[in-house]
Amino acid sequence: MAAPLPRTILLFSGKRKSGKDYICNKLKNALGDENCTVIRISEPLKAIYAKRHDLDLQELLSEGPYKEIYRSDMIEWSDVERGENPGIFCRAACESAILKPVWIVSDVRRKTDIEWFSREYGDLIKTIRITADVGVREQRGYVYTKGVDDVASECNLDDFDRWNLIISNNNSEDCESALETILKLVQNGQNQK
Ligand SMILES: Nc1ncnc2c1ncn2[C@@H]1O[C@H](COP(=O)(O)OP(=O)(O)OP(=O)(O)O)[C@@H](O)[C@H]1O
Repeated sequence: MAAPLPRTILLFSGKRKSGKDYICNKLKNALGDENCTVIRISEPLKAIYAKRHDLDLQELLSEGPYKEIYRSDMIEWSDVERGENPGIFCRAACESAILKPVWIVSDVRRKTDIEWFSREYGDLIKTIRITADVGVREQRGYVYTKGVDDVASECNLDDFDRWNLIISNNNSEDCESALETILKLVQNGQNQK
């Protein structure tokens, strides 16, 4: 028997420090714990990477400098893994996700990620691109880094043009209106079923 499915799957993408985590956390609070769960594709990716390289997974999952030391190598390694199996990390993330009406996937980075979700879940998925001005991202700690900001994991979705929503997150007013728009999208998605 097929596993039961969520009713809506929101796929979030955005450049570094555009505020993906910030918006996803706000959305989670707005929807309530009982209605949604946040999924990070990077979690199984980091878990497998840490195991293979004998590293501290908790440090790798945190926002500190440890993650930055390994970021570039982890990107290269994950590209090789994806080359062999494009859905490997998406599938692992979904397999360990708790079933709730809404899944919030906070870190979609590649067209192959969207293709995988689309193939598995069809029109349950809604794609959302978060944007913020470079100056604002810099104020939030973004520093252009070769090997991170000029490679596929950061740039592959720059020319994707089938977003359900493109949302600006430069300040708290933007964030408030973004949340309203996303909540409407969720509502509409659920009304259609
Ligand atoms: N609308 C906002 N108002 C105030 N602070 C914000 C807003 N959006 C994001 N921030 C802050 O900016 C910083 C970066 O946000 P966040 O970690 O969500 O970005 P990200 O896109 O997930 O980055 P990365 O890809 O590097 O993980 C955080 O400190 C967050 O609190």
